[in-house]
Amino acid sequence: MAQFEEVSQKSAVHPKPVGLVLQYGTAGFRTNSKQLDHVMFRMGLLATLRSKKTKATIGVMVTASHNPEEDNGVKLVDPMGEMVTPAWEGYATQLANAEQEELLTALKDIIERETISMAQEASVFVGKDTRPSSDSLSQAVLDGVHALGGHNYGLVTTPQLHYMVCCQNTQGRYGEATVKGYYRKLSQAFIQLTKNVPNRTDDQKALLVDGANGIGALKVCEMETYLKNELQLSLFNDGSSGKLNHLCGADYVKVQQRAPKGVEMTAGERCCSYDGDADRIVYYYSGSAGRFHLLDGDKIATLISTYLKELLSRHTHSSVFPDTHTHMRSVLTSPLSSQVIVRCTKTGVKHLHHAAQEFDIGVYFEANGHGTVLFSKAAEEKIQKLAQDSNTNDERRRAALLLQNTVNLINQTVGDAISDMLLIEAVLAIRGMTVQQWDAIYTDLPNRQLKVKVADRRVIDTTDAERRTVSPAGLQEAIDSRVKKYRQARSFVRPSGTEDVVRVYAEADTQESADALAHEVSLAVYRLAGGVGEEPKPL
Ligand SMILES: CC(=O)N[C@H]1[C@@H](OP(=O)(O)O)O[C@H](CO)[C@@H](O)[C@@H]1O
Ligand SMILES: [Mg+2]
Repeated sequence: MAQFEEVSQKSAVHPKPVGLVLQYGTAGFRTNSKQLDHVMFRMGLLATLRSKKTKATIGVMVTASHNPEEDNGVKLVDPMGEMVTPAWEGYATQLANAEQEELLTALKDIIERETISMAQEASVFVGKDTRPSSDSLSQAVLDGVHALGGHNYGLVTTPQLHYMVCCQNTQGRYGEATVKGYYRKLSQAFIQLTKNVPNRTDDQKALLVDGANGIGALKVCEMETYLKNELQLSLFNDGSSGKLNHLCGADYVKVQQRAPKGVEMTAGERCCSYDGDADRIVYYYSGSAGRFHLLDGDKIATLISTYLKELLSRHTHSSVFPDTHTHMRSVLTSPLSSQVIVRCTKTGVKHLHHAAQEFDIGVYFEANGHGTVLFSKAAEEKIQKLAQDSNTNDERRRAALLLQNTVNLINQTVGDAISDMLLIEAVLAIRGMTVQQWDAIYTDLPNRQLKVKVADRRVIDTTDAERRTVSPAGLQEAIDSRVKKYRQARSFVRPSGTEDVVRVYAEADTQESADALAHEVSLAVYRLAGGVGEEPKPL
């Protein structure tokens, strides 16, 4: 077939380095950008097949999120804006690793297994972040998308691409499939939510934003005029001079537990940081005596779920609403468990997202600040009805209207730094809360996150939502015995899904204890799981 000949010819322009093996990980392929040209081309091909299979628009995002600027990556977005299914992750890995002369066979194999009709039209949306390599790599994707209907959105945040894919596949019911449509939908909802808040001062409207020198900075600037001064942003690390994610951004702030470079914050001011593709956000402020206070994904989930819970409780007579459900990776000393059901899943948005879909309202956040809220169709319809019902009393109607605008403000396809930021700002305004009051909802235990290099991280196998290890032998016992030495302590170990490292997390009653425990557990990993390089040193 002519189509396959074209694939053959074009793939020669994007040759695979012989022997290179890459894995479709938690967030797609991610590695040094120099190794990715062939992967991009092939993901263009695969997206086209996925589109033919689902008879819907598929997204391809070129980004390596919070990783260093030299890295890049690619992931596929399914029709409703969600992550691609596990079977297709497997196809992605096969296709990426097929040697040059095996490519056509690998492609035909997928077509056969999925009984794909090649006559079906395809539509693929491609987006990219601001990395220097993203230009040519997204071009390689487009080369692979040789079908008609390939649409290049150019520079967009990851969540904007997810959003537009969903809009396109719901014939506009979720919104208009353009970046402007995204700005309009979110800003209108934000203005509606905040317009009746009494005495909102300029101080309350002010927010410092660290754009991680990435795409989020560009896009939040574009959005500002739509917000009509209802939010007054001071933008730092806007990409005009600094390097992407370097000493700034959500991951740096979360892991280092310190303010990013270049943000001039005064005591008590609210600040937030995005990551490199703007699908994560964390908040922070400087307290008395200059102490740094972090409000991570756990705190964000708490703020949002208590807000939703309160709005829903005004509707207790319309008992269609069950409890709000929160899904978090690491629940610390949060009081949430007594109010809402908390569930833990394996790391990775796809796991959280699917768990959240099981409920009427599911709030999910990773501690790193990636998260969103999902509403079931039934819940959305109910909210809409209540908001329009002239028989409900004022109090309940007001709550329903707030809920309705809250739904519109949230990007339900995936975690979204811009949408989450607007939601948090609206919730703080509506509840009349300062950042300190938000922080005081519960107290985090001191904690530490470390990485350990091992020869093959797959030797570590886990269970119980990655909270316990089952192999290598003796590791869990080693962790348990070390945890016992400290007060209020916990520690988890798991292989990373995005980097060639093992992650170690520890918490305890003091920072010194958390640091010491993290170090001891790192040593156990190093010794029992084949550590390479230097032994982990105390902090
Ligand atoms: C500690 C941490 O932040 N881990 C991140 C990171 O995964 P690792 O498996 O830890 O490399 O990237 C994932 C994808 O973005 C995200 O889901 C996850 O939470
Ligand atoms: Mg990201």
